[in-house]
Amino acid sequence: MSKLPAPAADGFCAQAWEHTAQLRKAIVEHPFNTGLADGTLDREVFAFYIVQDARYLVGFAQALAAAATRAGNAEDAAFLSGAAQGALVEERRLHAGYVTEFGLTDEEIAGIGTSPSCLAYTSYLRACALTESYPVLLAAVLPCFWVYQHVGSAILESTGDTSGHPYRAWIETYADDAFAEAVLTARELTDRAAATADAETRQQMLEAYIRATEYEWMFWNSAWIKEEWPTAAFLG
Ligand SMILES: Cc1ncc(C[n+]2csc(CCO)c2C)c(N)n1
Repeated sequence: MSKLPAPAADGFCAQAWEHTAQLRKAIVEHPFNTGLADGTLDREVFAFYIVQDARYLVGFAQALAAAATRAGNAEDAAFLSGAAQGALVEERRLHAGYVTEFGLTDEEIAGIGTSPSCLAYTSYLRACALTESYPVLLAAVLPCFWVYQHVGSAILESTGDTSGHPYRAWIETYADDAFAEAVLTARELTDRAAATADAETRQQMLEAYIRATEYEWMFWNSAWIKEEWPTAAFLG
């Protein structure tokens, strides 16, 4: 299943998807992702992205685990805590992969600072987990699932056969059928939460979904420019 079925026409997801159409196009067309698709992306840029992504996954998993504690039934809690665990397993896999793929030692990895955009995104998700309602928290974590599936399947469509592709593992992870199933469940949970939410909460959900999608763009862009803290020079 590379392309997902459309969400329920009158639900929150359909509204959020429509609101972010231009931003999503900008994400797919970002030079990081076109380079990932055609294989020309600089290895160092990709390594920067992977290190930051491992940091991101920890914050994302914490937000999902917090959502799991607030789910209204065991099935939703199982999905959210399973996704939290999946993100942490992925973090461990990426971490182990650095050593072999990029030749980075544990000390070197620990010495790489978390980029401003990565910290902003993860801090935002953690803040939503602590201070926002359950429906708003779901809306904030949804772009992580949905936008990645969209980008992964768009890239797979443009590459076709991935054998021999330098970024094959990444493409196959996010264009995978099991991952598409998880996206459908995340969407369904969010639509269900929105259906019983009041108008103000629904508006906050839309804002959270848009903000997190903006952070998705910023995350890719920050890897592309190898974003540094503008204050780095003042700290030796
Ligand atoms: C910045 C950033 N955003 C989204 C993902 C995608 N992602 C990470 S874990 C997970 C599912 C939970 O198990 C998904 C969809 C990523 N890797 N990095």
